[in-house]
Amino acid sequence: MVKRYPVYLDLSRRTVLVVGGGNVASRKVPALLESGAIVTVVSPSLTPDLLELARSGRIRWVRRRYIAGDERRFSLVLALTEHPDVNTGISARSNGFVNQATPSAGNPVALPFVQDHSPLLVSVGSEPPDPLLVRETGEFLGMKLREAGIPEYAREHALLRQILLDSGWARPDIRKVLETFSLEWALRSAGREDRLVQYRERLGEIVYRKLEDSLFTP
Ligand SMILES: C[C@@]1(CC(=O)O)c2cc3[nH]c(cc4nc(cc5[nH]c(cc(n2)[C@H]1CCC(=O)O)[C@@](C)(CC(=O)O)[C@@H]5CCC(=O)O)C(CC(=O)O)=C4CCC(=O)O)c(CCC(=O)O)c3CC(=O)O
Ligand SMILES: NC(=O)C1=CN([C@@H]2O[C@H](COP(=O)(O)OP(=O)(O)OC[C@H]3O[C@@H](n4cnc5c(N)ncnc54)[C@H](O)[C@@H]3O)[C@@H](O)[C@H]2O)C=CC1
Repeated sequence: MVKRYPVYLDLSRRTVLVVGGGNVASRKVPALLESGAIVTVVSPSLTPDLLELARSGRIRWVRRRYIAGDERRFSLVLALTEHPDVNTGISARSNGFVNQATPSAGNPVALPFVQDHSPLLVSVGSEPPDPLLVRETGEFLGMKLREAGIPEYAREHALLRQILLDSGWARPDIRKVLETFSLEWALRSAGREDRLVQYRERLGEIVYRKLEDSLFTP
């Protein structure tokens, strides 16, 4: 079995074609819009949610069935009709990547389960694809991350990193600080504050001094 290649796409200002305007499209289109995509839906009908998006101009609706060639010039195509032959036909004709909603061994793009714990994105996929398994596993992981306070840790981590980048620090120094920060966090959450002092001395003394200098010197 060929292993899949996981990827995060920046879809801002990219054109995305969605063929079929049913329940699956209703679930996937909002995430595409949040990613900044310019979405066109080709479908004879739309769900009420999609109709609302079309009326308010957030998606373009082409009110007809798919015609061979529609997929040309789009960065990404989602083939979400209830007809497996229509969906696989779109994949076969496209030069790019097509996500198919209907069961198919050769689905070129499988969308993962996603939970937003900004700045962390928890995503889970499986090979072969198994939507219920990835959903269960993703929800379990999300719960464990919240229990362990990882999203808060991640926000502090990201903030510290940004401050150091903005202060013009070199990457190797930033790495040292962040490693020390993560170690501190691990020790604190393991209730080992006693070890913190030692570790700060061993790993962070110089880096901390430099950090204080750059943050507190006018
Ligand atoms: C291959 C893949 C292709 C793709 O769509 O990208 C695919 C395919 C199929 N899904 C089916 C069913 C359902 N899928 C969901 C939900 C999700 N499905 C997602 C991914 C994927 N689904 C890709 C695999 C990823 C992987 O496993 O690695 C998630 C993770 C992401 C997303 O789609 O946004 C999203 C999580 C929801 C969340 O975020 O909560 C629900 C609803 C639910 O779980 O509540 C149902 C039950 C609906 C019902 O029962 O009606 C069927 C059977 C259809 C049939 O039998 O006709 C097929 C076809 C098949 O299995 O071949
Ligand atoms: N990937 C996933 O997460 C899931 C996949 N599925 C699969 O996806 C398929 C679609 O599911 P739903 O969205 O619930 O179905 P649905 O019946 O709600 O929507 C299908 C849409 O496709 C449109 N359509 C049909 N033929 C078309 C054509 N030739 N050109 C353009 N548009 C066309 C219909 O007008 C309708 O808007 C299901 O048949 C099922 O096999 C189902 C549940 C979840």
